[in-house]
Amino acid sequence: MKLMSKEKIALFTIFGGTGDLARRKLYPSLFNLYRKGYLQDHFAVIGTARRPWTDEHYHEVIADSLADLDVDDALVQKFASHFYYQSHDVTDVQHYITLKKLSQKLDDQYGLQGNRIFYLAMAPNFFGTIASHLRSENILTPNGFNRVIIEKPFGRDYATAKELNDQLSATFNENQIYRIDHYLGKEMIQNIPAMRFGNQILEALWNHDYIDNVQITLSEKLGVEERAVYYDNSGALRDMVQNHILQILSLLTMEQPANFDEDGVNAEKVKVLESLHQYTSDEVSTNFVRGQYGATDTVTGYRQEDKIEPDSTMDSFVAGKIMIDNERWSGVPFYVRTGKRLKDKFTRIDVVFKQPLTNIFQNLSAENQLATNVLTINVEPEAGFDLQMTGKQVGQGFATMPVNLHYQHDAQELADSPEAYERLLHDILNGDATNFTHWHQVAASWKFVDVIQKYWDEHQPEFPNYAPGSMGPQAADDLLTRDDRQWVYKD
Ligand SMILES: NC(=O)C1=CN([C@@H]2O[C@H](COP(=O)(O)OP(=O)(O)OC[C@H]3O[C@@H](n4cnc5c(N)ncnc54)[C@H](OP(=O)(O)O)[C@@H]3O)[C@@H](O)[C@H]2O)C=CC1
Ligand SMILES: O=C1O[C@H](COP(=O)(O)O)[C@@H](O)[C@H](O)[C@H]1O
Repeated sequence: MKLMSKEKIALFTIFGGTGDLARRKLYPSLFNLYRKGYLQDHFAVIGTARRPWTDEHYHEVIADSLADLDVDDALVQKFASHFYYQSHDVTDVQHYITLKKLSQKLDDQYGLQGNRIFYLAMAPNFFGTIASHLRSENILTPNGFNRVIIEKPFGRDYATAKELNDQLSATFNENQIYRIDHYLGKEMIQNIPAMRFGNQILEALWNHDYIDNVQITLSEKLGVEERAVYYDNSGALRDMVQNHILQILSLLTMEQPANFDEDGVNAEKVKVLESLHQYTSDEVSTNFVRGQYGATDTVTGYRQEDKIEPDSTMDSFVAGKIMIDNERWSGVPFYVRTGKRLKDKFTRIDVVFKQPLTNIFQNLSAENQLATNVLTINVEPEAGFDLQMTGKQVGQGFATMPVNLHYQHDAQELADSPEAYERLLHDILNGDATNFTHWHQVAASWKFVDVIQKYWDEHQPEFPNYAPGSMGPQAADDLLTRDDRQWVYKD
């Protein structure tokens, strides 16, 4: 019996081939796909940007980008030999004529069967121009597949996202567009559907009868770093909530898809995102909190960061309470928070279950409290989950105590787990868009976020309002205390 090869065949064209994303994420991910055999002899990469590099210099850059990996030099050289550099400005039509010739040459040389993947790793204002030139200059092929990968941000609000989508749709069908949200490539985020729909003991309780509240925390220790210009025009709400947090929320709350595939998952995510309770302006002020970090002796404040406006009112922190207007989630708050310069770098989801209606052990001792059942999904840096339960203390008599069921991927599993971009590039080679954001999800997310942003734009904040190393402003805690709740993870 002949074994099916796992090799995938494609020409990648990376717009922004000299940029930070390409060097830090894309080249190492492509290399990992190569050393695992998903890419072999039949692939080539054209890197393109304005600076005048030679192929030789490009190969050195590729090798440098792999320096952190423990790899054999000969293999790196063999891998790098598949890379070609073309210097040009994407706004210049001549660029595409040269690109077309090079693409055809490489297609013949490597036997690429007309399969093309265009990665737009550039500022979003170029996406529309690139897409329209790819069509007008006939760079798309009639014989193989044509797929385009779009980086974030996908617009700044619903209107700009729609404009961008219309531009892309003039060249590509929805099933050719892969909108990247790298959180959807993370191991434990992909684990959410498995945990929910693979375990009746969870899914049976996964509703407002048993769940009290859900908390999603995406906490970052670093500040804006080298992306200050982008960040000061975006802020935490647009940078993290519109995409990553609402995507995670949709996986946690969607109904069971008819099939676990692109169409099934997309249909259910869209439904739940379209059911997010839309706040009025007044409700925004009570349900969403923004923050900006100040300075300490050792940490630069947001407004003092390089390339940040000294009077910037941009949010480097956001916390909010999200409600879903459907039967399953009626009355269940989803508390979310994310920010820069917080206490630590981690991502976790806490699902807090309701208490039993009575505590039959309390008559034995007032100390016999029942632990709150909390399912914590540890996304990063640890990957796994904890379930807090009530148990009996060992020994004579009867006393209760909280016990923790803990599962964590071990070091080998973590090492074997592909990095998010590697996983998502593999999906794209397979033509599987299950872990990508479809247009109607983007549209619903922006419509929800736009209301909050509009209120914020109309009201001046008092910034800075949180200290680096904390978990954000006091108001983020008050959001829960007001509801007689608290964050499961506290500083
Ligand atoms: N870096 C990251 O960690 C992340 C980035 N992203 C997104 O990825 C995209 C790229 O980000 P990043 O790599 O950081 O950005 P960089 O600024 O590092 O790279 C931009 C790239 O675009 C090229 N470029 C700029 N103008 C032109 C032009 N007119 N014609 C041709 N090439 C041009 C630059 O090269 P040259 O100057 O030589 O022309 C460079 O290769 C953005 O959409 C960003 O939001 C998303 C998540 C994380
Ligand atoms: O998309 C983004 O994500 C990163 C955080 O990603 P992580 O995988 O390190 O958790 C964030 O720093 C950046 O501002 C944002 O654009």
